[in-house]
Amino acid sequence: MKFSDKAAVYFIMGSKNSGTRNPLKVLEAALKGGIGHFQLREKGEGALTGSALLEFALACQQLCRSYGVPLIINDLVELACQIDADGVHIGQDDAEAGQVRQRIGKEKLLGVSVHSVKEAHLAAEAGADYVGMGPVFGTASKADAKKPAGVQEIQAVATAFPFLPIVGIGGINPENAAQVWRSGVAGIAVISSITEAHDIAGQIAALQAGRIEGDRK
Ligand SMILES: Cc1ncsc1CCOP(=O)(O)O
Ligand SMILES: C=C1C=NC(C)=NC1=N
Ligand SMILES: [Mg+2]
Repeated sequence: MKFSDKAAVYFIMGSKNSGTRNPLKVLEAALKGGIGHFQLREKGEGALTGSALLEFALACQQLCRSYGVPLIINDLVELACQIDADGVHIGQDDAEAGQVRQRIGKEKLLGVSVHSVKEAHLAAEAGADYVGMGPVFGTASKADAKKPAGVQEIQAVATAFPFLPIVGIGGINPENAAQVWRSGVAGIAVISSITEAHDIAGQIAALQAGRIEGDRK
């Protein structure tokens, strides 16, 4: 499966990110609103584990499948394999990308978080289908986020590896999304922009608005 930038808003959520709303209802609204990928990122305070996490992951998978949207699991490679998710996303401090590619096989999506051209090169060599780069702006959704890096490194990676899809992440909202689109990304990843939106479909449309049609493939 290749990373498709057809519907380029990449939604990320864990069971505790949806405030007072039912996370599955938020996910369904985002799927209806046209997200291109969903990543289940179950981390931090109160994160589900064991059978509760398995059940939640299967419920997310059922929703994603009914909308034909790939389900990507953050960090938890064994859970991804157990439920036959469409892919995994790993950071620099998780299992090594080459090992993960071996474990999941060549058909699954492999995303790797990178912060430099060097790390992007290593990820591409290891068989990553896309790289996540950020935080672009300040974020409250990742406790150990690095300081906001802007789009400079994204532009450097986009120039160095024109065929490696990049997903920008970190504090992205409708007001600043155009700047990220212009930097050469194939997609933008968001948590709070969608989980905190009253009108989720409208928010997704607003996030896509700044996208330059026919931008780099
Ligand atoms: C997972 C992750 N990685 C870098 S920033 C971030 C959190 C993004 O959340 P938000 O879109 O709410 O800033
Ligand atoms: C840290 C991350 C960076 N990028 C993406 C797409 N997902 C993540 N969890
Ligand atoms: Mg990780």
